[in-house]
Amino acid sequence: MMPALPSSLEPALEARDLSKVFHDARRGPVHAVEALSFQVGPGQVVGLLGGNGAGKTTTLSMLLGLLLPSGGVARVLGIDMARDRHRALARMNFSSPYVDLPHRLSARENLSVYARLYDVPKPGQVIARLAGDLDLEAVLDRPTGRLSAGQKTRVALARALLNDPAVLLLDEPTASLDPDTGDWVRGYLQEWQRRTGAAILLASHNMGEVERLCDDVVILKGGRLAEHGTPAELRARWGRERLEDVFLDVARGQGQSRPTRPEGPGEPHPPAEPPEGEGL
Ligand SMILES: Nc1ncnc2c1ncn2[C@@H]1O[C@H](COP(=O)(O)OP(=O)(O)OP(=O)(O)O)[C@@H](O)[C@H]1O
Repeated sequence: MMPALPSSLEPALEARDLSKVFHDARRGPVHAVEALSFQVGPGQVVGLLGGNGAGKTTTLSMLLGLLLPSGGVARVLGIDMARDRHRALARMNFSSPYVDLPHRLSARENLSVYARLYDVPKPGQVIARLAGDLDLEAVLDRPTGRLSAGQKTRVALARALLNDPAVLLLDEPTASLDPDTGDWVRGYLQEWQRRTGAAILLASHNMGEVERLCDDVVILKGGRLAEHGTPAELRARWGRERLEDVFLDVARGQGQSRPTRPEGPGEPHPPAEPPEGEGL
C-alpha cells in the first residue's frame, strides 16, 4: 500500500483517470469525460476551460459527488467523492449562476438557511460581513427572485463563502455580470483567495478572467484533456500572445498554423485533433 502523504502535500482536488459515460436514449452512449487526470494543489487556482459540451460541468459534478464516475476517481482533500462525499462537504463549496436559490425567500433568509446547514458559528455576523464585502446590504431583505442577475450572482457567491471553504468550485462566476461588476467580483475573489489560501477550480469561458486569476489551466476537448499548463506556458507553447488565441487554436485543432511572430516562438506543439462530434 502506498504511504499516505502528509495532508499539507495532498492535492486539494484531484481527478484521476476520470470518465463519465451517459446512456442517452437518442444519442446512445455519450462519453462526456474520458480518462481525465489533473490536480489542484493547496492554495492553487486552476482554470477549467473548454467549449460547449467539452465536459466541464460533468467534471465539476463528479468532483462535487453529485454524479458517480463511470471510471477513475474524483477526490477533494483526499476524500473519494463517490464514496465519502459527506466528509468533504463542510470544507468545500460551489457557486454557479445557473443554480437558483429559492425565489420567495429573501437573500438573508436564503443565506441563513445555508448557514444553518453548514453549522456556521455566529451566522448573523458572518452574513453581515459577507453582505458588506459583496455590496449586498441594501438588498438583503428583498425576495431573491426579485434581484437583478448581478445581485443574485453576488448572493450565490456569499452563499458559497459562508463556510469559509478550503476548496471552492466555481462555474462561470461572472457570466451574467456587466463588465464593471464582473471586474469587481474577480478582484474580490482574488483578494479572498489570497487571504484564505483556498484552492479554487474555476470553469470559465472568460479568458481575461482565467489569465488574471489562474495559476494553471486545463483545457478540455471532447471530454479529454487537450492542454495543461500555466497561462504563460500555454502562450509560449502555442506561440500566442493571448490565452484566447491558444483556446481557439486548441478548439480548431490549428496548432501553430498562424504564429504571432514569423519565427514561431515557443516550443513546437503537435496540433490538437479536430473536434469529434460534440465538444470544444
Ligand atoms: N445527463 C446527460 N445525459 C446525456 N448526455 C449528457 C448529460 N449531461 C451532459 N451530457 C453530454 O455530455 C457532454 C458534456 O456536457 P457538459 O455539460 O459536461 O459540457 P460543458 O463543458 O459543461 O458545456 P457548456 O459549456 O455548454 O456548459 C455533452 O455532449 C452533453 O450533451
